[in-house]
Amino acid sequence: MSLMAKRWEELADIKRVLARRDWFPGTSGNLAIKIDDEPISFLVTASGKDKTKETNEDFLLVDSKGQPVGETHLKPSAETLLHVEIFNKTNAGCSLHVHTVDNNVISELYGDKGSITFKGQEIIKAYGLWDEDAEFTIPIIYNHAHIPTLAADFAKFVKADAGAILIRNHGITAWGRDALEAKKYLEASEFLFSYHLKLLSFKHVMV
Ligand SMILES: CSCCC(=O)C(=O)COP(=O)(O)O
Ligand SMILES: [Zn+2]
Repeated sequence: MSLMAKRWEELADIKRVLARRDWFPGTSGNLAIKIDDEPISFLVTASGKDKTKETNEDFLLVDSKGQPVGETHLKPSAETLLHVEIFNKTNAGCSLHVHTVDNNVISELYGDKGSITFKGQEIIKAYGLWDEDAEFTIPIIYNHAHIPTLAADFAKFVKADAGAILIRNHGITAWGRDALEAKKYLEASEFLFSYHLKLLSFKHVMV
């Protein structure tokens, strides 16, 4: 099996799992996986499609600027430039973007602060943080409609080979050195968002 076919399958597997969780409402979300380093190329989801459906036109190959490689009628994700920043600035191999109600609510609650920090939770180990007092901070950026502006803002917080960034009232992008790590970062973040919101709602009822 070619590297491209292997990576296609990896991304398709993730897409299938996330779709079963309803993490692609209303055609939202986009996924990317690196194919080559020099020059950079990666597979990205085609724009505007129902990501719960599986077809052989789900992904297309793009270059380091997010432009399609070769002739295609497919359009790369409207948010390809965010994945471009990740692959150009780090050694990440996979980048995942989803819209969930939980990540949108958290981004609105903490948007003015510019970030949310989690600590004292076992699942923080999913971020590779094993100390008892470890903290994980997720930046929250403004949802610029102009994607190059959004990507430039986003890029300021892309500093490591794995990470996560919330876009206010939009969604989360999580990335990692490979598909497993990106998925782990995404799932840990969504777990923490859900836990945090549930805790807040119980506290509200109890006081
Ligand atoms: C209906 S969602 C609006 C666009 C978006 O935020 C998204 O994640 C999906 O865009 P794409 O071009 O990747 O389909
Ligand atoms: Zn989006």
